[in-house]
Amino acid sequence: MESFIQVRRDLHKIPEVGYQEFKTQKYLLEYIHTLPQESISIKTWETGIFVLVKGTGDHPRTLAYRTDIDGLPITEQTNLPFSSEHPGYMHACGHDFHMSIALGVLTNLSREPLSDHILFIFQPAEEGPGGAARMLQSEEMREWMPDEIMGLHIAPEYKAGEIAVKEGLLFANTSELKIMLKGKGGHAAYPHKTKDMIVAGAHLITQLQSIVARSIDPLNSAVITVGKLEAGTVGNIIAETAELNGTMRSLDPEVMETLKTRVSAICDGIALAFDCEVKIEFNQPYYMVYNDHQLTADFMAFAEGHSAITCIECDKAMTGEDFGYFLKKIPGFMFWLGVGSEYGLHHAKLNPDEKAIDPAIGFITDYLRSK
Ligand SMILES: CC(=O)N[C@@H](CCC[C@H](N)C(=O)O)C(=O)O
Repeated sequence: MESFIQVRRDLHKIPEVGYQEFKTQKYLLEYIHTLPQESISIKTWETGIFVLVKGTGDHPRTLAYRTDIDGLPITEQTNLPFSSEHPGYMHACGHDFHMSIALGVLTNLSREPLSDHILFIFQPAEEGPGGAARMLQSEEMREWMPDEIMGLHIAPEYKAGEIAVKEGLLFANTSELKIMLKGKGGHAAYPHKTKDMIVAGAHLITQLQSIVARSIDPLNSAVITVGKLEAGTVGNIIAETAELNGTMRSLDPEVMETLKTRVSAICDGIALAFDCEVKIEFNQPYYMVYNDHQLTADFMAFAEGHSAITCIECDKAMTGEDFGYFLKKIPGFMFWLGVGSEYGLHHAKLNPDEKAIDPAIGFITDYLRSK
């Protein structure tokens, strides 16, 4: 079997963020056009692509395989010879792996179609602002609506050759969080004539951390992370504005409502305490990833009998994935693919083990053939 490691390296060099994946789409299309065309139909959607491999059976079902295609705004620090050629951007969430595996499976099935149709979905903007929900509404998707769907995500904590999955809830509900503070700037030596948004922002961040600790049942789970804070210009000017960007996670959709209520209440308190304006935006909610029980159990039974893979039953995670929107509408599942990296997802030194790529292609092809 041919190797898709070079494809992964090519894609790794050209990370692009959501809906800017122009070079990525071009690379994918050029590759897809090298495959036997008799059995495939291709449709582009924004920077994404749908590819249908037509089934040979009399009554084909449509099974879908989804990969995300976007990168992250992170400056790569791996020093790999095929490092990102886009300064400030990196495939730090493994979507280069996801795409090369999808291309590998597509290659196999375009050469030897199955009795069922197989729809490959190359989805933009998983990291934000979200491509799955919009793709689901598209005409192309409505025409080729699958009966089942599957997808994977790389997992640095498992070794190459391992997969991990569970029935039911796998990933959390998420919502992005943006808070804008406006006070009054001025000279560092005259704080009493200003409303300092660095001090207000610092209090706000500390108080936000109390929500999970004190407003959520410890037997439930939630996360509030502020990943970006922007305020101020130089050391002797008091900051007039501050902006916080973060993400909130919960396993239970009701807990997400509690998080939003508490964030709003704390922001009202900060506005009062620091005599400033506070505006909140809850953006881009992602629906939880909930794996179909029967399809996941069947998949695990198949994986347990496969020589290339060790299958582990994992716990749920607070990761978000807009694949959850596909699963809300179409029965299916997502699984973790082990890639053994010392550094985790969203880290500038993430270096997934490429030994995972080719066996995963063989394994997924065999799984689809077994259906
Ligand atoms: C697998 C993964 O890392 N997904 C991202 C999804 C981002 C969701 C959204 N844009 C947010 O930040 O809330 C994750 O951060 O879990």
